[in-house]
Amino acid sequence: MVTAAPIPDARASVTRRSTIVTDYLELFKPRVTLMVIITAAAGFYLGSLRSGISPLNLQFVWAMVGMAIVTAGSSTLNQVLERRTDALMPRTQSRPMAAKRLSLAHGLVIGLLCIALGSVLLAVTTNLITSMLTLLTAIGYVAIYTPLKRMSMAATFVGAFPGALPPLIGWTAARGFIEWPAVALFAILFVWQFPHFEAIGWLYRADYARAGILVTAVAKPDGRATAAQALFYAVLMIPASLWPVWLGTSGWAYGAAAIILGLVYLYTTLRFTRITRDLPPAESRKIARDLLKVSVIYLPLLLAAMMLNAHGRIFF
Ligand code: HEM
Ligand SMILES: CC(C)=CCC/C(C)=C/CC/C(C)=C/COP(=O)(O)OP(=O)(O)O
Repeated sequence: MVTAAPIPDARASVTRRSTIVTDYLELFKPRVTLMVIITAAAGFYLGSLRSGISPLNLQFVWAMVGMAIVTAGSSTLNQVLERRTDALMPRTQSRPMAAKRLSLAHGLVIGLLCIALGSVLLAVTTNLITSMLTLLTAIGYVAIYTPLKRMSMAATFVGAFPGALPPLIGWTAARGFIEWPAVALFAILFVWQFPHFEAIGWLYRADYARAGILVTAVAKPDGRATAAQALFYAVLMIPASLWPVWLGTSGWAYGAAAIILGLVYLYTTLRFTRITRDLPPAESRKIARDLLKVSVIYLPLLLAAMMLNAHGRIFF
């Protein structure tokens, strides 16, 4: 007679097994990279339509592939630099660099190779400004934001610059230069990040404290500053998301969608401000987790609405 292995153990052994493929995937932070590419694609799409060109062309594919490779390389170097602090936090301790499954040289070579390869690809297939801006974004994220995380609470604000550049770069990939609609897309992404990150900072404040990473939720444990920052930017999100209507980049149907989505983001952030009350830890975590979830659903929906109603047209 064959006895089945207990299910929880079997699951644990499956989740713990790492291969070079799963390690590379983890290095490349696929969910963040995908979101970066979604925002860049929105910029490219809107820029192409501005030129009266169909966005569905080979140029689009090359630009997205180049940016994805540089983003993956940047995430790799971020994990190379943070291998010691990542090892101190439950959320990140099983990452390949932190867990020492990959050597320092291995991570460095993969990261630098991806950044170089992606930047050259963009210079050859897209244009020089797109290649340079992508490289600058990678430098801002890896060489400025990442080391700053252990030095100053300003790191989040600084990190919001590289975080917001991808849709502007998508626009330059299509148009060849920076214009106001690209700046509006940058502003939207810039503002969006604060409720997103304040929720994460609160959720993982114990991790960040252990690793010596300076986030608002660690410096001000009563949650008031965390809640205030998230709320300030969630309110700002509504006018920022309406800027493309004013510029004529998208129409009023998008404007209505942006207001509704903005109110949902604001409502979820308002609920998040309850962290300042003496809530049971599980409830406090839940409202922070809800804000994180809403942030990652809000952004693609907003951009999809903007694209569907681009320059006042309605696409079905
Ligand atoms: C200052 C800026 C930002 C910081 C500090 C930050 C930090 C983080 C952290 C620590 C996580 C992991 C949360 C977890 O494991 O539960 C995360 C998740 C995520 N971030 Fe950000 N982020 C920032 C900006 C961005 C930007 C610009 C994008 C893309 C456009 C982005 C997209 C995502 C996505 C898609 C997830 C995955 C959420 C999930 O797993 O459900 N983030 N972010
Ligand atoms: C086009 C291009 C080169 C884009 C690169 C910029 C990029 C990946 C921005 C992501 C936004 C960001 C600052 C995340 C910070 O997470 P974190 O690194 O603090 O998260 P962690 O704690 O999970 O490591």
